[in-house]
Amino acid sequence: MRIALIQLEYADGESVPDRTDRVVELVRAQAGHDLVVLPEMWSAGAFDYRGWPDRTQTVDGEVISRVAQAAREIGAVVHAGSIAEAPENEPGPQGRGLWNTSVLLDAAGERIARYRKMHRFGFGNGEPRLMEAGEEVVVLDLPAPANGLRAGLSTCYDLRFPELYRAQLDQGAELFVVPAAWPTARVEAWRLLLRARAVENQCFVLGCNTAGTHARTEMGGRSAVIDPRGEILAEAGTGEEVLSVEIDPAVVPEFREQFPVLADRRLPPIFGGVS
Ligand SMILES: NC(=O)CCC(=O)C(=O)O
Repeated sequence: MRIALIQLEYADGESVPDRTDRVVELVRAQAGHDLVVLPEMWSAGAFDYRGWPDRTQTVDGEVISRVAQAAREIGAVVHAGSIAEAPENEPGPQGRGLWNTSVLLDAAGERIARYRKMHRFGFGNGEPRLMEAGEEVVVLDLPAPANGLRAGLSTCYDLRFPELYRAQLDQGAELFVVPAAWPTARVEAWRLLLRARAVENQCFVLGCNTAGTHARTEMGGRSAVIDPRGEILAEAGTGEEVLSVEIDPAVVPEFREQFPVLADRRLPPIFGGVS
């Protein structure tokens, strides 16, 4: 399976239509790949909290529709990254009506999954102040031409919460797709956690981060593809870059059979006892 991670660089001042034009061209340029992945909140600006109200989208709005058209044109499954999703007539439990929502599109441009970020980053500001928390674990079989792996969806800060990935593993996940806007200040934690989630769950991990500086926050880049042993198959630098990597889905069952660590799981009593 041929995968492209688009580590997008952006700065303040670029309009959503201009950035969308640029992203659509980058997706089109990935013809020949089976799965293309974009980063977190690239249209709204992940750390530009003040700008979000003017840049909200729906899952079938302009941004996702344009990316879907590009998916159709190149015949690839496209993870469109995430949007600041403000659906009509859905205020949410806290009345904010805004989610950090990622969208997966098939090769015909149809939406096949929507994941709303469960863990909101900001310690009382930003996401926890402005957004609702997602409540659903999302795992699905990837369709052709990216078929052969079952994928779990998560977003950026989620990476710090291993129980989400265990829940995805328990639903059959073999690959974790993680769009992100992870700053330089903590980029070593990003690199470490991508590998940790791969090793402890014996899964492929695709981490697609952001580059550049926006809202006075420097993004760390270092997008990476990690295999189920925790080996780094490819890693980006700190600027805009497309990582193009071939992965073999058969590696997951082969490695799990050869080194069956997951069969030795025991649940502490707090999680319901030893199994
Ligand atoms: N966009 C995010 O979720 C940022 C997460 C982050 O910076 C961290 O976990 O550190």
